[in-house]
Amino acid sequence: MGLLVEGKWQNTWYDTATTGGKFERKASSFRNWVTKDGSAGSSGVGGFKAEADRYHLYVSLACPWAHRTIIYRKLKGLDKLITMSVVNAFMGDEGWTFEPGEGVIPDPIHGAQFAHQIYTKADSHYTGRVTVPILWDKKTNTIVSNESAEIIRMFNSAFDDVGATSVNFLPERLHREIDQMNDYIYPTINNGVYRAGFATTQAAYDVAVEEVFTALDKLEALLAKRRYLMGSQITEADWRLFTTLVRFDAVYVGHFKCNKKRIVDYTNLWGYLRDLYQQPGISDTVDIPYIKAHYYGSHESINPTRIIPKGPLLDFTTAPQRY
Ligand SMILES: N[C@@H](CCC(=O)N[C@@H](CS)C(=O)NCC(=O)O)C(=O)O
Repeated sequence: MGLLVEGKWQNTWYDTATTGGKFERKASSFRNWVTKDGSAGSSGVGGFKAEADRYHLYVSLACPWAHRTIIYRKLKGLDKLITMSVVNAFMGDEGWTFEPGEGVIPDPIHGAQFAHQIYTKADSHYTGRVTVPILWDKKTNTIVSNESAEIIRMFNSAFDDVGATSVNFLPERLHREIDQMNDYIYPTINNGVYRAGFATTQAAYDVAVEEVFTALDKLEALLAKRRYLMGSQITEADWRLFTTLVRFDAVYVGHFKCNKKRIVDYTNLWGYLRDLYQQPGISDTVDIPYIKAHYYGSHESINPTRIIPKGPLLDFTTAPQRY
């Protein structure tokens, strides 16, 4: 694990020394938008028109942020329009790699060995972390975006005139409410589990873990009244929550010490998780052995033996009993 400084790879773990043991996630750096007509989006520059076979997505099957983009690619029928590569589950001294292994799909564009080479292809002086997902433009040879929250919004609508499925996970009438829900779930749950797991002081961990479970308790109550977060329709907020919930019992309970409860202990959240998992196409996007191999195998400071636990035995395929 490391980062690029002026285009050169440096091997360092997250710096929590300057933040009192707290893990702070840095903002993404490539923030352009693919749009229907190529005009600029709400950040970055224009020139990225939605076209078939122009864009390539780099993901890890372990990463909850990348998983959002894999789900959207699948549900929006973009697998016909946007090609995809998958990095190796193990993230070591060179960061994400394309070393042959379970689930790996090599890089057909650059034949890259390491994901950091994709960043330096886009910007030879890039400074920052090398994260997935990465949306690459084959036409102008650069990174469009490495921010999953924005990539899924592009995928939701930009390709609708060039063959995407018309399903809409961000209906205008719910836009504000979805933003508010995301703003609540991101720090407390999506990133909350990382804040607990990567904390290097008891105090930082204590705060983070309490926030995770306060938020889960709150959503458990909400889901007693609603099938999905916004009501009867699946929206963006659900897919963003899903990618954390589906990893929770297998990884975050043990590896990140979020162990006050498991998702299976929450009646509504557990049913809701299975309901989403059983939506057509979704199970294909979830690879629990790869996910476990990544977290337990890569985070040496948390799990120095790199031993991958056998359990838990999870079955996402039983009837959700939600409706
Ligand atoms: N804000 C980014 C975060 C992506 C992210 O942090 N990805 C992690 C994997 S889960 C990563 O690639 N980390 C490598 C690193 O930080 O060096 C997004 O949502 O797209």
